[in-house]
Amino acid sequence: MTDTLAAFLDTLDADIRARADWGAVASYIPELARIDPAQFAISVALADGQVLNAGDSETRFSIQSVSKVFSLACVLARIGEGLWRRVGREPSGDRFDSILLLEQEQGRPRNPFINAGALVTTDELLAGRAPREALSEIIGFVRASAGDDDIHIDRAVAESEKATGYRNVALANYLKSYGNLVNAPDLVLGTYFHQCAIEMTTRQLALAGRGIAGLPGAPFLLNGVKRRRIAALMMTCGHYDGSGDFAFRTGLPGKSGVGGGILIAVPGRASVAIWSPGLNAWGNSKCGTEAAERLARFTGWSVFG
Ligand SMILES: NC(=O)CC[C@H](N)C(=O)O
Repeated sequence: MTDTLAAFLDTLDADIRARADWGAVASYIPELARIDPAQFAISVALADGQVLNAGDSETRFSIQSVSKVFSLACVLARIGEGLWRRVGREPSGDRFDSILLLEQEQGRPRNPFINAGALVTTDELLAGRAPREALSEIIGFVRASAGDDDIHIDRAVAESEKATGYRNVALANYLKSYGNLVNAPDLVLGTYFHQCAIEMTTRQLALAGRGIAGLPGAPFLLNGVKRRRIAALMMTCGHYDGSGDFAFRTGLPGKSGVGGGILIAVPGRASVAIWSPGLNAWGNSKCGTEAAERLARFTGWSVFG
């Protein structure tokens, strides 16, 4: 299986590069707008400990909203279920940065993976501490999960988003007006922009996802209930208003980021990281989604049997 999977990943990489229909990089964060869209990488961490890689799997990219999986895991692991009083568990059917439902639903975001919900999650993680402490908790969690200390925050990306992230500023202030932010909006936003600016290779990200996929030997294993809940939210909300399409095409829980990354948990079998910075209309990686669909079809991996 491993040999044929390794050969498949090489073919996949070659096919994606040959078609060269990459999609457009995110332009609202100036530092991301400069990235060459013509890049692709895939890494698969298997239950037996092997990691298979193809493409640009040693290139670091901005994980952006994939970080929401790790901030949620930190909150659930350390603080617990109180978060659900402040954030829901339903798909929103709206864009990742939408403000629409927040007014209708009195400032309680639909789920922790849209921006509004992630800001509340980060607020919960801050819990009156300095942003530096919350950030070192998230990055410490990511490093421990990956078994790799060479994972860092790209400060230029964080500053770039801070300079232009007007919609997130609006969301944070709106949440605060409903009493659903404890800390000052500025502190929450600063922490959130820095967590989104964590940069990793697909190899590091696949390794970091092992705990959520429940792989044996993962350095940091969440308990079964939390793991399954995080994966359920990835499946239903991890690709925003494109979540149904991703679930339909892959049958797997995945979380995307506007940097073009996707983390996929194949429970008990594999943790997969894919990166291609060009995006589709929903703001999810265009070639990354295609690669995920082809991988699911090739392996037969699906949570639906
Ligand atoms: N979809 C994303 O990856 C969005 C993350 C980005 N930092 C934002 O808040 O807009």
